[in-house]
Amino acid sequence: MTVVSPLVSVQDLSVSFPSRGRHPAFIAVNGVSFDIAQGETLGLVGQSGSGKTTTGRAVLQLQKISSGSVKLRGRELTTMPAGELRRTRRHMQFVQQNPYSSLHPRMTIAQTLMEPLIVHQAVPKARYRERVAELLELVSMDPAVMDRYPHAFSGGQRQRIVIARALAVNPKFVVCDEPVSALDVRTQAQIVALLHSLQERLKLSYLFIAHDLAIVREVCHKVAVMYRGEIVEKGDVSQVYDNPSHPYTQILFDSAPVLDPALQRRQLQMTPPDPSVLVAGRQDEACAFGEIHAETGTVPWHEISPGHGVSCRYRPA
Ligand SMILES: Nc1ncnc2c1ncn2[C@@H]1O[C@H](COP(=O)(O)OP(=O)(O)OP(=O)(O)O)[C@@H](O)[C@H]1O
Repeated sequence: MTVVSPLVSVQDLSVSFPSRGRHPAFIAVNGVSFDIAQGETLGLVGQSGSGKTTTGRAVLQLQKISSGSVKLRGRELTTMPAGELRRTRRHMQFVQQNPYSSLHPRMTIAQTLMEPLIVHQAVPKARYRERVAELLELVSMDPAVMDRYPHAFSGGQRQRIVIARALAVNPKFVVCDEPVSALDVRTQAQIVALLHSLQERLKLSYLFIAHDLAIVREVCHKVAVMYRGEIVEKGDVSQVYDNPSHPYTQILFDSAPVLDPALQRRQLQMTPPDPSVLVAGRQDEACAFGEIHAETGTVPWHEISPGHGVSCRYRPA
């Protein structure tokens, strides 16, 4: 039998911040372990300060670790020489929470998207603008906007540009740190749907850090629950959500806003502000990632994939 090794493997990862003044050293991440297979999304949930972002940064080697192992395709990153690590960075990228602060206001979109191409010498110089156009198309934006500055774009469009920048050098692994929490609900659904379709097309693996438990259920295959720097529970999303075994997970889920069950059972009837809006919603046990039909205002059944989550991100008719 062939054993397929995970794309990302994290073992016993710990991060402490050194003591400062009268503050003692602080262990922010303590003995965290998880694997992420190719094409898989692991959700990382937990209350504020539980160590999610520090874990994500440590996995990407953007944060110094105290101990533990992080492997990408079986290669140890924590002891990798600096030059090799720099080259390996193209395979793992970061999408951060705030699309308003993660784009340089004085750089055009083309300059922003060219930056990783230059750093990693990913394509010949003559192909830079062509590649920028491809990237904008990849995130469903018009390449004609490439010479504009970030202020010309909405939060959702900026997050598309941030995602395009992360994908510029064809990574296989992306850490998404609260990628939709700064956006309004309708835009959140569009970005979630975009991340989902990019994953399918490019076979990406995500570490998806989020507060919103409904979104995690929608987009993740597996979930790990963090509490005070430790993973207290992990497993398939349905298993952890339906039968949380750790008391902290139960409290976390109990304190999440509960959707009206009657609303959950409704047909996916939409009143979209525009017919091309992408939605993610639930009908019985199914979750939709699709375009709303312009005339009927519903998501066609063939675009509804079973087995996902619980979120209702649409406006009922
Ligand atoms: N550079 C730092 N120096 C000292 N302590 C830090 C540093 N960065 C983070 N921490 C602390 O480590 C803990 C974990 O922070 P982290 O940002 O990883 O949590 P989080 O779960 O991502 O929280 P949030 O959901 O609010 O982003 C917090 O107590 C935080 O104050």
